[in-house]
This record gives sequence, structure tokens and C-alpha cells, in this order.
Amino acid sequence: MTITIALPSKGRMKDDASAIFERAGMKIVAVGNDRSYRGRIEGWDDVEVAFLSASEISREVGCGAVDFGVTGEDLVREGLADADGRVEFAARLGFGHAEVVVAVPEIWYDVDTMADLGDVAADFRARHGRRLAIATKYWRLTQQFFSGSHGIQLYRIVESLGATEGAPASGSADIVVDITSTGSTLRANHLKILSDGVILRSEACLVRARKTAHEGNPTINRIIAAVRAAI
Ligand SMILES: Nc1ncnc2c1ncn2[C@@H]1O[C@H](COP(=O)(O)OP(=O)(O)OP(=O)(O)O)[C@@H](O)[C@H]1O
Ligand SMILES: O=P(O)(O)OC[C@H]1O[C@H](OP(=O)(O)OP(=O)(O)O)[C@H](O)[C@@H]1O
Repeated sequence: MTITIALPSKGRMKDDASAIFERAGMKIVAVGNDRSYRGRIEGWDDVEVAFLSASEISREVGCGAVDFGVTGEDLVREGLADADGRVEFAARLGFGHAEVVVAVPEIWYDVDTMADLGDVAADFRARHGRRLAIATKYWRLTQQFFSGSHGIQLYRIVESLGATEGAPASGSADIVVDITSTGSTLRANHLKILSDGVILRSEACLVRARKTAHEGNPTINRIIAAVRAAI
């Protein structure tokens, strides 16, 4: 059985992902020309590499189209309904650290916690004639956190695929749920993170599709052991 590992073809995780495989003794070589989206690993004839974008990787591991992927935990948990049932987080790789957070306008002086935000959401329709609007690309994580963890039901999600932090200023939403690492984009948009508003602490992970065909396959365990030893 050929094992396929999906690695980022672009973006902020690309170089670190390739580097960790090199340190693990798995040197990636492109198949064909430099722009090819296929690779192989020197000395590992039963392994092939597929270069995909970070969000494609979470989807392809989730449906079992590839055996392993390197991508952000946020994208896996957002992209898959039953992430822990579908995939194994085989290693946390120590790069790509970022947090998915709830942030509100700095001038909401009396809103510091999710409980405060729950009060705001409950009053919102009476005060403004509509529900509290949350701009995000993280639908699933937002619903789990607001409804599941904090019992907040009165809100509306406004899908945002870019410049999410600008939504409160432009009036398209009241608050945001977004990924942040340095915090500078939030600050530049006069938003503050709630004190208990960290939904997920994400980093790049080696993720394995849970497949029965993997049982007893020595290459699977060899890959996980090699990557863990390189962290
Ligand atoms: N500001 C940030 N700082 C650090 N990591 C971030 C930041 N924003 C996103 N990330 C992480 O980077 C990963 C996505 O990487 P990147 O944005 O480079 O992907 P991409 O190439 O744009 O892929 P796609 O098009 O599939 O989203 C996510 O898992 C996320 O956690
Ligand atoms: O906390 P910060 O370091 O300011 O990063 C936050 C920004 O990074 C992400 O943007 P995206 O990946 O779309 O683009 P970027 O990395 O070019 O900002 C995210 O959606 C924020 O806009």
C-alpha cells in the first residue's frame, strides 16, 4: 500500500513543514518539474507526497483521500464535524502557533468575559432590533463555543472570508471570531480579546486519517516515530 502525505504547497506553514520532514530523515523531492504538486521521499519507496493548500489538507485527511497531512489544528476542527473520530492528531509540530479568539470593540468597556457578552446578546434585539452579529470564517468553532460551551443562543453569524477584523468598523458585524498570533491586526482595528475568549490554541499538526488499512502497517508507525523524533 502506498502511503500519501499531504504537505502545504504554499502559505506560512510550507517551509516549516518541509523542514521537519527533512529533520526526520525524510527528504522530499519533487516529481517532475518544480511546479509539480507531487513529490516523493528519498529512500521511502512506499510513500508519496501531495502538495495541497492548508484547508484542502484538512478536508482530504478527513475523508481519507490521503493518509497523513500537515495542517493547522484550527482548520481540522473547523473543517470536520467529528474531528477526533475521523483523524488522529499524531504530533504537534511546534510551529504555526495561533489562537482562535472572540474579540469585541475596545469601547465596550463593560464587556470583558463571555458572561458579559451573553448579557449583551440577550438584550441586543430589544436595544437594536436585531441579533448580535459575529463576523467569522470559523462557523463550527463559533457555534460550539457560543452555544455549546457558553449557552449563548441569540446571535447571528456573518460569513467573512477576509478582512474579518474590519467588520465591526464597517458595520457588517458587531464582534469577530478570528485567528490571531501577534494581535496586531486586532489592535489596529480597536478590538480586544475577551479574558475567557480563547476558543482554540492552534498549531501545525501531523494528522493521520483513521483507516483500518493502517492497522499493522509498519510504515505508518515509522512515519509517526520519525516525525516525533524531529520535533
Ligand atoms: N496570523 C497568523 N499567525 C499565525 N498563524 C496563522 C495566522 N493566521 C492563520 N494562521 C495559521 O495558518 C494556517 C493556514 O495557513 P495559511 O494561511 O498560510 O494557509 P493558506 O495557504 O492560505 O491555505 P488556505 O488557502 O487553504 O487557507 C492555519 O492553520 C492557521 O492556524
Ligand atoms: O494577530 P496577527 O499577527 O495580526 O494576525 C492576524 C491575521 O492573520 C490572519 O490573516 P491572513 O492569514 O488572512 O493574512 P495575513 O497573515 O496576511 O494577515 C487573520 O485572519 C488575521 O487577519
